[in-house]
Order: sequence, then structure tokens, then C-alpha cells
Amino acid sequence: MTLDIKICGLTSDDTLLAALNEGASHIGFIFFPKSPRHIEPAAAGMLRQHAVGRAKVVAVTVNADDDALDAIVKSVSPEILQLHGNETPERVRAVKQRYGLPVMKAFSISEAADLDQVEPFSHVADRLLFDAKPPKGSQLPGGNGVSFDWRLLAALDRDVDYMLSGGLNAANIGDALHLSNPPGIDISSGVERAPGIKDAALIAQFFKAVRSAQETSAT
Ligand SMILES: O=C(O)c1ccccc1NCC(=O)[C@H](O)[C@H](O)COP(=O)(O)O
Repeated sequence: MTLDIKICGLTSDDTLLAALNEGASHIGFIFFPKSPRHIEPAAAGMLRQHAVGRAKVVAVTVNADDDALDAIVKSVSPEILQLHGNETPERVRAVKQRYGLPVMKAFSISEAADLDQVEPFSHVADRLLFDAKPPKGSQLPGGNGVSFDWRLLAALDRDVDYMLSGGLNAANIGDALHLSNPPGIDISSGVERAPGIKDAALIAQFFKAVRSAQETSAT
């Protein structure tokens, strides 16, 4: 099975192209003003042109209302909406209906019991994203560069479609893949040289580490 790889929080042409050239399957834009990765819908709409036919465009939002989502969908034409707040199953269903787009619902994980929140979403979200619980004091629900115990995901049913995220980087992706064998992975701060500033060399290093881990597991 091909591993999906999402590079999230892109804001510049050069790093977006670096992600695409390395083979990213998904690129994420963050629409959350408190984030150092926040991008205005019009700017994301320009950048997304590079991804046509190459990668799926994911719009990441946090408890966004219909007006905010309308503006994002209109300017960016995302292929997936990532809901990274406290959205309920009913809200996920309503968003899917309103836009006719697949929804990836994010969950904060720090212990096994956190996976209990997933069940009510299992028939409504198209894909799940497991991220680490934000550290105390963080204003960001994601993009914090912290990991959780990937072994917790072993308890999931085999058919659960998800992306693993939270604190991934070139140094730990081999262990993460080995321990959880996820269908997809998602990285943001692990390919940044400063908060919100992606780095093409770090993106290349990350993909190299993924390929190396995949080769090792195939032998
Ligand atoms: O990245 C952000 O700034 C962000 C802000 C608000 C909501 C979600 C956000 N990121 C969502 C993602 O999908 C990140 O890729 C994910 O949280 C992993 O981030 P990191 O731990 O930095 O790799």
C-alpha cells in the first residue's frame, strides 16, 4: 500500500514545489490566524495551482463557521477539509453535505482513552488524523511539534483510515512507521527552520528518511 504523505502549513512557492517534487500526496494550508502558518484564502488559492494533478489540497480549519468555510472553499477549491477543532459528528456531517467534500477529522491523543472519542465519527468522517495533545499553554490545536505514543494506534481496527501526525521528523519517522504502520503521515514543524518557515532541505531530508525506512522494512 502506498503511504500518503501530507506536508502541512505551506506558505511559499519554493517549499510547496519542494514538497511536490519529493512526492507529497497531500499539501495542507492552515486557516487559523493564531498560527504562524496561517495563510489568507486568496494566497492559498494562488499557491494551490502548483498542486493540480500532483497532490490533494487540504484546507485545515479550527471550529470554522459556514462563512469562513465558504470563503476558503471559494478561493482555494480544496479537495479535502481538515477539521482540527472540537467539531461534533453532526458538524462534520453538515460540512460534508454543504460542500460535497471529504472531511478529515483530527483528534488529540495522549493516552489510550483518547481513542474512545473516535467511534461516533467512524461513519461520518472520511478519514481521521491522530495528532498529539497540545502542550499546556499552546494556542494551537496542531503544529506543536510534539508526539504521542504511536503504539497506542495498534489498538485500532485494521480498516480505520487515518493519518499519523504530531512531532514527526526525519529522525523519528522510521520508528513511527515501524510502530504504527499508518496509511498516511502528516508533518509540519518537523520540516521548518523556524515556526512557520518551511525549509526545502528539511523536506528533502524527511522524504529521504521515509524512503530509507520503507526500504528497511521491505527487506
Ligand atoms: O500547524 C498549525 O499551526 C495548526 C494550527 C491549527 C490547527 C492545526 C494546525 N496544524 C495541523 C496539522 O495537520 C499539522 O500538520 C499537525 O498538527 C502536525 O504538526 P507538527 O507536530 O508540527 O508536525
